[in-house]
Amino acid sequence: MALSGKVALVTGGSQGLGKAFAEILLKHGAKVSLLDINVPTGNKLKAALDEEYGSDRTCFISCDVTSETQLKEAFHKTLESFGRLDIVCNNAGIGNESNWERTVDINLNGVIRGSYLALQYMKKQNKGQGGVIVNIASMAGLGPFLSAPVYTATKHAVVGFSRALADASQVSDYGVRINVLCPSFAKTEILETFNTDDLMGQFSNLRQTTQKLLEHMGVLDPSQVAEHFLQLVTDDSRNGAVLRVTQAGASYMEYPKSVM
Ligand SMILES: NC(=O)C1=CN([C@@H]2O[C@H](COP(=O)(O)OP(=O)(O)OC[C@H]3O[C@@H](n4cnc5c(N)ncnc54)[C@H](O)[C@@H]3O)[C@@H](O)[C@H]2O)C=CC1
Ligand SMILES: CC/C=C\CC(=O)/C=C/C=C\C=C\C=C\[C@@H](O)[C@@H](O)C/C=C\CCC(=O)O
Repeated sequence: MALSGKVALVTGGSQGLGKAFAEILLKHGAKVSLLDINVPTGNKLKAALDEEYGSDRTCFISCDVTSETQLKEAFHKTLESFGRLDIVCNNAGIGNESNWERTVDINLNGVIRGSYLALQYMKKQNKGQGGVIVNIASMAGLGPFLSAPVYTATKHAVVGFSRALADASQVSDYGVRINVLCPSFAKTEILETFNTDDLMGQFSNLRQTTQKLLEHMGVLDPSQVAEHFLQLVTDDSRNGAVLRVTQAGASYMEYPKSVM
């Protein structure tokens, strides 16, 4: 997929990885709708991006992915502003093992809501022009992250949901590809989770173990992760792909072939 003139929607787009994804899409000629609950940071980012790319290339929409109504409205506003939709990145996520219901509602239910709305707007059968969905999981979607069992569960679920949806989309001839990105640690605010007892819940005793894992794996710059995100967006041959990104490099996960 060539990005010039294409329109993307990124949830959790105010900062961190979402910001890096928006920047790489803009650099390659796309327009981007940024959705987030962090309104001051989102507005600041929109102003900075306007300086660099022009005010017609981005919009910021206050949107909580736990609200079906707000998310629907944000998709509608994006279409109204830019006239089309080609790329959806379900990126918003938190690490909160204490309020684990909220973690499930954002990290998993938010991705499901965003993916179903994306299909509704992009599938060929609904006057859409096809497109691509990239769901952001984590290395914790591929193996256990022991200090964060609920976070791990949501990310495994994002991988499973996205792979099943990719097959369903292909068999239904929707013209929409669905891929998953699984980064290791990246330098963003979510890493503060490990310094916050309230968020670590009953596993704050495992802080040292997490710190050792982090030191062992290293910390990626968001721009490195964004390069691999771009691959999942632009490579038209990839559907149902799960791309693991670490300091040592990136590789596609191999699974047994689905029996449909
Ligand atoms: N930074 C890391 O080490 C890794 C992060 N990830 C995933 O990447 C995604 C992005 O996280 P980061 O940029 O790292 O963290 P971050 O904390 O910098 O950014 C997350 C963004 O999501 C927004 N957000 C939170 N709840 C929301 C809601 N209900 N509705 C809309 N927006 C909401 C936040 O306001 C924030 O702007 C998450 O899904 C995270 O699980 C995956 C692997 C590694
Ligand atoms: C609470 C949220 C904080 C940070 C965000 C985040 O998602 C960070 C994740 C970083 C690393 C997670 C690593 C987990 C690793 C283990 O489960 C490994 O056993 C993974 C195992 C296999 C993966 C496949 C492979 O590498 O071959």
